[in-house]
Amino acid sequence: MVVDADERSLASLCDCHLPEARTQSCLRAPPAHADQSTVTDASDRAEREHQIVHCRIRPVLPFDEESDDPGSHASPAPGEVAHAVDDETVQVKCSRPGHPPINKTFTFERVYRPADPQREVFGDVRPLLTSLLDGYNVCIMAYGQTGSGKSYTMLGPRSEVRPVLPPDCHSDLGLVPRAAEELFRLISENPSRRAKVEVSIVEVYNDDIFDLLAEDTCTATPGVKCEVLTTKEGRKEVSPLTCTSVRSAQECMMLVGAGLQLRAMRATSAHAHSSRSHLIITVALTTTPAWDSSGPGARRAEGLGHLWSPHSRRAGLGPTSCALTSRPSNLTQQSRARVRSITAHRARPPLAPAACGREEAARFPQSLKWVPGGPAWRHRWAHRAGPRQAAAGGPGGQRVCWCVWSDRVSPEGDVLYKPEPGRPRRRPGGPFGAPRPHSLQEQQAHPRAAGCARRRCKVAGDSVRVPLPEACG
Ligand SMILES: Nc1ncnc2c1ncn2[C@@H]1O[C@H](COP(=O)(O)OP(=O)(O)OP(=O)(O)O)[C@@H](O)[C@H]1O
Repeated sequence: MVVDADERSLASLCDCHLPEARTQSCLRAPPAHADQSTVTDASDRAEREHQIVHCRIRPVLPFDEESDDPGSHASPAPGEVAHAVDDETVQVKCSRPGHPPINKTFTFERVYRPADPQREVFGDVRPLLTSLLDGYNVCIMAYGQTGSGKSYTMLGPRSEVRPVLPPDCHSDLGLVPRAAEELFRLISENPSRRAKVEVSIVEVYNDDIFDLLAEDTCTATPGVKCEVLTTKEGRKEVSPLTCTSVRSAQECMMLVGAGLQLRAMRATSAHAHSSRSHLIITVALTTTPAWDSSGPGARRAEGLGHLWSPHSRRAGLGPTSCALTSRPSNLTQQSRARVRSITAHRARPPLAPAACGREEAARFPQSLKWVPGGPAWRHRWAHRAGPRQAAAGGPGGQRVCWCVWSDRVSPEGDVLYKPEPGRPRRRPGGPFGAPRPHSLQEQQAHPRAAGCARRRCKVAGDSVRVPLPEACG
């Protein structure tokens, strides 16, 4: 596969941006005699193998009936548009006026039916936290059209009083609060590991990036617009983010809740509380062996949670893809998390996915790749650079994406990602296993990472309509 111009320029921007740019460029550059397309193909394939795409079908909700989304008129029975055939396959009924109805089938690593509870979804995320603790970088991203359930999946149902549900509504908690809880539970299992957890929260709104944990020193108001500088080479550079240290899941979620209060929200035709921005929550974990509090034994890994709507937030602007990266490094060299690179990319003005079909589908796999310097990329770097660098931060590359999908799909039904033909649908060891096959030696070093297996579940029935969850008190 040939990298398109935009991606190539993004990749080169990222390379040049980092202090270790020269090394990385060398590692990324194919040998002079190599066939360019072969090298790109191989690295592309390697990256894709670390991207695991799940699909969650949102239940039909009362506001769907009231929606005036033109896409919805194309389908007489919205609740039956998307149908989970089995745990890996979705069938979409496409009916366009004047065309005979057809069914299209899409495959994923895992498909969640509308009735699947939050804990079911989290069951597939849990192993990533073990990997995070073992020094791997992980990234979880929710992608989908407005109202398709990204925020619900990541955070839980929205509460008027508090954007993140209180602990008594545990059954509805989203991935972020559950992950925070699990992370601290794992940390508490081995206190000798001395773990430090830092959180940063960024909102990307139109073309602006806001550090939601920073406080304006003049007005003492939270949420500060980050300065984005364009270097001579045309790279975007962002001022370092605020990283707040947290000691418990509650502290972590209080920060997230405070950050969410600042997010831009507006009613759309799809639903009343549409978040009008992309949100990136980064949890940086630094573990230090008890015998070496400042030396090279310190390891750092990052877990990123993205909420990403593919549509533009402002007419005329394309989507912004954004990567927050922080090179795995020991604490003596890097005492706080720093945003090493935020690369923003403007694509052509997009259409809302409900209307764009094939075009969006074609872009979706690419959009995952628009995260140069992201975990998968770093994994390649660490892997090729040898065990020393890998040991410094552990290979990353585990990335899960929820392509959340409501009943409102395009008549073409082409919103979804479909793995390339020939791509293995399951990697040995499960999709959440180590990013590459582990040798026996490595397995002994990272027994839990190697042992992660995908949790499978069977849900009876294919019902697409489910009642709303009970309101939380
Ligand atoms: N699996 C689900 N079960 C029950 N309700 C859901 C589910 N997914 C989403 N919802 C509800 O659907 C509505 C829209 O979901 P949500 O706000 O998560 O969409 P979104 O994709 O984040 O939208 P936007 O991009 O506009 O912010 C919310 O009221 C949410 O509670």
